[in-house]
Amino acid sequence: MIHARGLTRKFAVKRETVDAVRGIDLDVEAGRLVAVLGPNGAGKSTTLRMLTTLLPPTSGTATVAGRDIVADPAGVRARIGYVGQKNGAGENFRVRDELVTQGRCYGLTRAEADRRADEVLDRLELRPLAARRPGTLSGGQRRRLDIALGLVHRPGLLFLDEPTTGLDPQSRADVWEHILRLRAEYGTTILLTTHYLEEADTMAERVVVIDHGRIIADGTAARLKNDLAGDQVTITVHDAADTARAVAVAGRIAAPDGVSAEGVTVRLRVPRADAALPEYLRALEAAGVKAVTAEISRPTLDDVFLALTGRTLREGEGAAA
Ligand SMILES: Nc1ncnc2c1ncn2[C@@H]1O[C@H](COP(=O)(O)OP(=O)(O)OP(=O)(O)O)[C@@H](O)[C@H]1O
Repeated sequence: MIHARGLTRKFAVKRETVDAVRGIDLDVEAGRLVAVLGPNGAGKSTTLRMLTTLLPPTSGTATVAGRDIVADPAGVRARIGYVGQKNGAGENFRVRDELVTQGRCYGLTRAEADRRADEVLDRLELRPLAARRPGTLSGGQRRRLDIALGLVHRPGLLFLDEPTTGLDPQSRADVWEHILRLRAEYGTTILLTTHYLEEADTMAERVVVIDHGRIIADGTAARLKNDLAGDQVTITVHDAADTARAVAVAGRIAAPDGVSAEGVTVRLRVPRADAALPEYLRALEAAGVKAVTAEISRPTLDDVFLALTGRTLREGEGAAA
């Protein structure tokens, strides 16, 4: 469905050049749900805008839904749906009329546009809101309308740029439920961007991590976590003297860069925490150090990002808020 090679995009800002995207290779098979994850400014939206022909690449090539993004942008647009970060619906029409108008923009006859509008109203459970004006909808309802607008012409491939950003948790869950249902019922291929780690982790079957305009990791969330981050063992001890000894003992169990300490807390990054914890506790006891608390945790995608870049994605999330 998507085959991109060496996509780059530069922007001239005053006298500077911003390398927003620095060489993206991406293949997405039909029927997949792929989340593109990365901090603010990583190049996610720019990549999406190139793939949807809204922005020409500086260099590189891509075919999307079987059409070349540079040679046949109209062919690409006819075959895809795109839901950008800003609301797609205007304020002049009622919800159903917005959908019909969108269908007409895609060249559907009036009768076809009517039929498709009704279909997407049902599919996204917007029927009770059909006569409302978009401005009166809640954030989550409005996002569902945006997605409906992207689906009127029944595309096989849907691009969603941060579909859940700014929504409350319940609306986010609701939008996700509809995205997953679309995929299950219609086999729609979906490429979406997000900076919500948990969403990428639990919802997408493939996560593409972008940083500074490059793909730095690509795979299932489970594989990325296993291969790149490892489990964590966390213990607390009584005092600073014990911390120093606990760190020294930890050096025998975890790699030197996998051990960190803060106050009376010592953390170890290990391949298998369930095996490492008892071993560590025994070694501590032999060294005369008593652990006050001990716990193990599985890695998150944030740990993956940290392992790859030395930074956390959550910092970016905070900056965005
Ligand atoms: N039209 C533009 N002109 C100049 N610079 C731009 C333009 N669009 C994007 N950029 C820059 O390109 C870089 C990548 O931006 P992009 O919007 O693709 O990031 P992003 O990963 O989507 O971030 P966010 O999560 O905040 O949407 C940023 O440094 C941004 O400032």
